[in-house]
Amino acid sequence: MGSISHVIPTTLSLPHRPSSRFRVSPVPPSRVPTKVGVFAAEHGGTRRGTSTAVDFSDCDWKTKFKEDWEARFRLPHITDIFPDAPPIPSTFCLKMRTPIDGDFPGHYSFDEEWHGYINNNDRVLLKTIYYSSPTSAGAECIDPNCTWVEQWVHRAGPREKIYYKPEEVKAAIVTCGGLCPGLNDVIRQIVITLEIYGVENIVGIPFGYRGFSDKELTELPLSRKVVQNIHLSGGSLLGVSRGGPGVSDIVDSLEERGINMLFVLGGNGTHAGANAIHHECCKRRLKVSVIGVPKTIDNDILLMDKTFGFDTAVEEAQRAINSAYIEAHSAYHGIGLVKLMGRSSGFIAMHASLSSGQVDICLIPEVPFNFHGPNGVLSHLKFLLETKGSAVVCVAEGAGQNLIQKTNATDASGNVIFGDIGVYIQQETKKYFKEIGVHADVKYIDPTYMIRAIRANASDGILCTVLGQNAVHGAFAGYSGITVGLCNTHYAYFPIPEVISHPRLVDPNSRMWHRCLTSTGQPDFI
Ligand SMILES: Nc1ncnc2c1ncn2[C@@H]1O[C@H](COP(=O)(O)OP(=O)(O)O)[C@@H](O)[C@H]1O
Ligand SMILES: O=P(O)(O)OC[C@H]1O[C@](O)(COP(=O)(O)O)[C@@H](O)[C@@H]1O
Ligand SMILES: [Mg+2]
Repeated sequence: MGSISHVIPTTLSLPHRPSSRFRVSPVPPSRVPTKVGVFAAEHGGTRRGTSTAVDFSDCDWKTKFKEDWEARFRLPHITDIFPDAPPIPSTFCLKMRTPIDGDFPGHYSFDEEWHGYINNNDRVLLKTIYYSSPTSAGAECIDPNCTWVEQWVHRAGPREKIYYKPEEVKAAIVTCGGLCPGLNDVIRQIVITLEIYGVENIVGIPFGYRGFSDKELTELPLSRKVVQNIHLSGGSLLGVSRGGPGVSDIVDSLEERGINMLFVLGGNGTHAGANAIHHECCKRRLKVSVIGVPKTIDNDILLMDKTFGFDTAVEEAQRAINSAYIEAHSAYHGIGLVKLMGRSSGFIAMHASLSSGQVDICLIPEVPFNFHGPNGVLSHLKFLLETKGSAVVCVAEGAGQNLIQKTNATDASGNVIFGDIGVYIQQETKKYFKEIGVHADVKYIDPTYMIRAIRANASDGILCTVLGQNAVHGAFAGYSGITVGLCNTHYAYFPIPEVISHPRLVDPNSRMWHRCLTSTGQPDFI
């Protein structure tokens, strides 16, 4: 028999989603490129305030793109403001780290032979897949031909030369926004690493940025002894808050307290604040390093493999899903419903659904859906009860907000307060099945705050440890206005604006979302 010469179409059919022909990873609709030939040449879409559009009719566009990229990802350094700031040999050396004669001044522990430093020119490759076609699944293309262009970011780690004398450092740590598993692990590592450099003056600012202005709140002295066991519990030793003073007041406070290294643990909002603090320090010609460590359980920071606490959240979310499954499975026509965090990004819901393997319907903010009507979620639930006898729904808090009445309320940081999609689904489901005269036993589980408050699991513990250490290395290296993240399993420094220009979203055309759909077997509800 001759070989079959045509390709048999795959029978795996995934819900159709409109896709633009040349896509970069998900961008808010207002920033999707519109002009043919001028393409949003950026990982994650075009950026505000900078010119990144590239004219692909220019035969030199690739060189120009690379130059623009290098400029964009250049790390701000204190020598930008103080060109004559003298570097000194690093005091970070694991071979000989005990201070000679007890005191550091004049007695730094150098080891010229140690080769554990990062060269400033070391880079990490941001994108590792070569997409041969813009139609390849999940393709993130720069130009219409999906040309291969290397996108490098700076490698994190200890440098041979440092820009601060440890005895002149007053370091402060602040944790802002909502809780996230691993905050204590990061605080702990920052303190431990600072001490290894020889820093003795380390403080914690209580309750986020608020701690800079509230006179009733006093800074907490930190040392290895204080932080030794804090990672054994969740939350933040320092406390967290939303809202707080303006940037100018925060920098006044930094000046008053004599802080010259500030480690800021927080999400998008916190990092916007950290970047503004960095700029204000530059404006006032203060030699201060402001270093961010991305903290968000939602995993919505751009360019990073994942943020700390996310793995732990997914693991814990699975437990809630399993309970929902047991409840649903044990009841006659049971429906288990779990709401998970995810303001604008459905990463926790998607990953928890995937890992549990018990979810029939996963709803995330990035993917619109009908709830009522012939193609809606309710019809599918009816189908599931008829065919399987039970069903499990996992919904991200930001999903289906168009179905709920807007409150227009915001929290102290200006984040929109959402209506409860879980309660909506619970009530509407009960109503629907009552109306059609079919028995349904709906059990709603909201584990959101339970998930956020637990301690980090082993994998997040390691991530936090490395991030904390690299934050300190970045500060001593003289960088400011940067943050640290995991990038293709390597650790990298990023200028803050590059990672917070918009929240990172689940790409509905990505392999991961398609894998989730394959696993749940849900239709597209459109
Ligand atoms: N655009 C911004 N500029 C300066 N500070 C901000 C900005 N957005 C938020 N903040 C501050 O950052 C802190 C945390 O922000 P929030 O959005 O609550 O959490 P997260 O950092 O986790 O996103 C708050 O104290 C808030 O006042
Ligand atoms: O009740 P809070 O503290 O406002 O927190 C709720 C929010 O916290 C989050 O878990 C994470 O938000 P942040 O990254 O801003 O801390 C969101 O998913 C959720 O909407
Ligand atoms: Mg936020």
